[in-house]
Amino acid sequence: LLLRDRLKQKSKLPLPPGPKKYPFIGNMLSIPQTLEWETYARWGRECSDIIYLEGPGLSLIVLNSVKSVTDLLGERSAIYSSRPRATMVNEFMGLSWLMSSLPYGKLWMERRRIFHQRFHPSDSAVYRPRQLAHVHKMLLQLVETPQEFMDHIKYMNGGLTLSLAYGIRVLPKNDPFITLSERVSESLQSLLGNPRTFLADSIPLFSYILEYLAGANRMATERRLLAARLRDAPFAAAQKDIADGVATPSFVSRCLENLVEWEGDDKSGYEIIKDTAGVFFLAGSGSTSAALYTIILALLQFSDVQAKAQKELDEVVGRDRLPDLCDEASLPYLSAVIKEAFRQEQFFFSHALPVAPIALPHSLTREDEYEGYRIPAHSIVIGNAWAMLHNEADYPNPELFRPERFLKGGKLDNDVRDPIALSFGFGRRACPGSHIALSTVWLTTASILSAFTITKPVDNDGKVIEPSMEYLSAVTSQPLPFKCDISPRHPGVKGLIRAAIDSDGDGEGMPT
Ligand code: HEM
Repeated sequence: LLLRDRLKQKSKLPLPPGPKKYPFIGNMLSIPQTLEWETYARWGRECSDIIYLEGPGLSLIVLNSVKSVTDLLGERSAIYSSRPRATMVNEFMGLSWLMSSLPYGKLWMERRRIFHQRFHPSDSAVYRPRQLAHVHKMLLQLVETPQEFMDHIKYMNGGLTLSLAYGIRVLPKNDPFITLSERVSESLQSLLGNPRTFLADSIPLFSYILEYLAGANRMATERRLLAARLRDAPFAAAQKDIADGVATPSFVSRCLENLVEWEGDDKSGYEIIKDTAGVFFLAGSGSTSAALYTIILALLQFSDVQAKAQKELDEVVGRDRLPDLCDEASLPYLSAVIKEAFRQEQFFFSHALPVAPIALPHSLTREDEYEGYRIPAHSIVIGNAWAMLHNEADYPNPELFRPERFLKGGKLDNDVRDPIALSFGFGRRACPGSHIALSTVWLTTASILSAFTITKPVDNDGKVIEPSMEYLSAVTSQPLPFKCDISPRHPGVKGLIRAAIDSDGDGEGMPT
């Protein structure tokens, strides 16, 4: 098969450089087991920003620079936008319906199109009231049980995505849908972002064996049932609310109203809506919480940054109200803090994992040529965001947490490369929910900073408890649970939050 592939190749150009290969096994022994983005970045510095690794039936291309990512995953996205086959995810976990796993083609396009139609960045009026309502409820929980801040943030994002996707109102505690998405997400975490997940698929025989094993494996059966429940149960609940006339507007309700406009039969329309709502719910909550945990950790570590952001908030927003999304343009320092947290997430915690250090792997549908190199068809292509956010030329002294690097004359400096543009993936597969994620992250950070002070706790002996700074290694990585004290900045905080909650209703046009 390898010989056949070699004979089929059209171009005689050399492959991109990479580490030393051995006969038959290629680079199998040198593909890093952990922190692969650091090793890829080092290889990039040592030989070329585009790196090639191979194993039996496997071609892996790593792009370490903004230029190569823009040229290939951006400009040539018509051929660089598929996903590698992932038997482990599709068969073992029953997640072949997930938009993020689908190969480039009709099924993916249908789902991606309705996602954009119903959650267009210009439609912020659809989701803004609910963002406000969920953030304000979370602030009240922070007043009451600040030590559970990680749970409150997780619950807020789960509740917001459930509400936007299905119009479902989350239960005050232990909501079964949120628990379900957490369970599926936990199993998926360690698989999806890791290129080794796709190794088994490089040899057809292995993937057939895996498929067979998945059919017979008890754990795989349980995971598949969970994934099916995640796709079906909230959708069925939304349909019931619509039938009972108690539904609040949501992605599902708006799509079902327009089902008649769908091309194809009703059944395929239902499947597309169900799949897209499911990926919205699963992909939307965990990653946004992960970003917020990191921002809180950064504010905890850098108290001077926290104080400066609070001073700016006091000057612009004052203490008589809570921040709103329309304040964003007047708060450049806060925006710079969030940008630096996204960048630093990829750097400062260098032995920790950023939200998406190498995005998700893309796959190339036909052979290509770039800068004198041949890129084999079906290569797995990784955009190494971590390497780009380490780049000294763009971010001098990248090891320092310095929001000021994004500011000039008190305003955001548009000449500095925006780390956010590198944090949500590339080309046609770039994250379609980034605008919702970013506005939620901004509003939550601004509201927490305006209402609370975050400090390191002190133990019984009066010793400051430092956060471990350890991260969970996964596709959307996040800090391991850490402790901090979150206390109201002034006596009026609780009253302000209650007033905001009363004026929000539930963000769905109903009183709470
Ligand atoms: C801070 C939060 C988030 C981060 C850092 C993030 C990051 C990413 C990245 C890196 C990708 C892979 C892009 C690529 O393949 O090049 C992705 C894909 C995706 N994200 Fe996000 N994301 C976040 C929040 C969200 C939210 C809130 C939603 C939904 C509302 C969402 C929905 C998706 C979907 C559906 C895909 C798959 C796209 C496809 O394969 O076509 N994400 N995200």
